[in-house]
Amino acid sequence: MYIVTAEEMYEIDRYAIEKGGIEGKVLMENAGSQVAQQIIQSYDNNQKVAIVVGSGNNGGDGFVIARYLAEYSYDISVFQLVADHKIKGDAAFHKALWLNTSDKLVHVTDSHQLKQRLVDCDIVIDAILGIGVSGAIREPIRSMIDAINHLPVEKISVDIPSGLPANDGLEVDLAIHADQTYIIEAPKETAFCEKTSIYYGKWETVKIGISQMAYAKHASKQRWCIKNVRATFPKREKYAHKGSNGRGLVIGGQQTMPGAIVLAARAALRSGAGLVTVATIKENLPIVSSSCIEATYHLLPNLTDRLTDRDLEAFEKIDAITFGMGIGRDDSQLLSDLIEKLDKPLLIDADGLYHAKPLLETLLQHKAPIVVTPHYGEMAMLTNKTVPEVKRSPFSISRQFAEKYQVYVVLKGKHTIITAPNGEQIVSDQGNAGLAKGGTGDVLTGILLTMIMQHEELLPALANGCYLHGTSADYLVEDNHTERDLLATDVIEGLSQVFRTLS
Ligand SMILES: NC(=O)C1=CN([C@@H]2O[C@H](COP(=O)(O)OP(=O)(O)OC[C@H]3O[C@@H](n4cnc5c(N)ncnc54)[C@H](O)[C@@H]3O)[C@@H](O)[C@H]2O)[C@H](O)CC1
Ligand SMILES: [K+]
Repeated sequence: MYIVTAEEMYEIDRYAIEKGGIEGKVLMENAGSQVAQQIIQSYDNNQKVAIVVGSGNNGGDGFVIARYLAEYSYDISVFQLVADHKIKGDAAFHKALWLNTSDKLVHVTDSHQLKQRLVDCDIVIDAILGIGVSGAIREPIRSMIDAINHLPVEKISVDIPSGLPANDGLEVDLAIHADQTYIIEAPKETAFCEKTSIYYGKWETVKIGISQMAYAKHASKQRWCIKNVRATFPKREKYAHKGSNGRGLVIGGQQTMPGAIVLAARAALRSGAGLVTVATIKENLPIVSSSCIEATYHLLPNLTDRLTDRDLEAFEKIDAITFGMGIGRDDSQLLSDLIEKLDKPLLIDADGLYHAKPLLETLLQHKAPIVVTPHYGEMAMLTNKTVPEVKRSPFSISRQFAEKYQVYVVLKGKHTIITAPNGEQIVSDQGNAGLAKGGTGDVLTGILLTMIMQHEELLPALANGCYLHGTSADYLVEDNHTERDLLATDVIEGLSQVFRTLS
């Protein structure tokens, strides 16, 4: 499923009209009829329904919905919130069709009137503003949206809750707090941002006849689901040997944080890595090696000095490296050596990201791919922004960072956003609040390490890793765990259940 900005949706729309030959009126007919079908399936027709329409094509969809719901005997009234002359084009066409069969159109000019009109309704269908909204909401629409939000009715938004922008990056002024949103064709960016997703309520998409070709041409983001995973997941070779399944290196683990590397190493092995080597200090060896007996170990005298020739030689056969779990924030030369002296895919996580901050310009010199896996706080640190700023613009900030430093970014959150150096993005929205615990990030890193080694392309590799991690947590919470008791180690054990669903 593609995710779009408003500009991309308009391009896709234009493509469908110009290249696909479907008239705008037909797209609007399809949009309204599909939304109406969803409503018919979910809401009884003994309810009193108010459809509130604005001036644009979102309002046009509202007129089509009215026509279909009336056919199914819903008690419908349409409230037009703008002057007649503002309704033009396809919306005017569908308004005329509504008026051909019904006289239920009421003009409302202020919020007081609207409140009185809507007070005995059960459902309000919000077709006031769509993706064409720009700037702060103007009066009287502003007070009308506020009035609707205060009514104890079911609120169903068409395409997007009115007032909400489609794109990330804007402070939300005022928008309908929908219970349900029927999104036309493709979810917009704000459905996946922490500060704005709440406005959508539950949501689903309706298709209106636009071809996938239009999306392939104009959309740059996808929501990752099992279909994508099955299409891109590497098959395990029948005659595979441990060397052909990837040799991963996990570097990290201060004396006070040995658990992080255990989790990463075990997750990498459970995800199917052939060999995992853990490079850490000798004080950690007894605990780490007894917790992960399948890994091999490489002792570092400390986590601060440069890599020796002996280290570099030992790492020569490695296929990919992850650095940073439990590494601490003391000055260290390790990361700059990994960037300069080892030509291997490198994943930087946790405290490793603090070490990466002063080295960002040097990342461009690394010949193999670099992946950074920050959560929102770490992303704010890397980009000199505040956490609220990152939450407001997770797509744009990730893209700018990935393009500037030519790295892959996995911005971890409820909706994890994965960005390639060319700006292409994937959203992985599997997982649950049980993952909001120490250690789950280390598990993700281990899974990603293996995925990096086993896929040809990195973007699907990272997306598949996030899918495995989130879905493992989802299955565990469905079966024998809850969000409260789920632990990072459970997520590792849950991976086998996810793998079974992939073939
Ligand atoms: N392929 C599709 O996705 C289709 C979508 N459809 C629907 O069309 C809307 C987008 O229509 P558009 O006319 O471009 O925009 P709006 O409906 O959002 O209306 C814009 C209109 O609203 C007024 N306005 C803008 N900003 C403000 C503001 N800040 N305060 C007050 N008023 C504002 C202004 O008059 C603008 O002209 C999309 O969401 C779908 O619902 C089609 O049905 C078919 C294909
Ligand atoms: K709307």
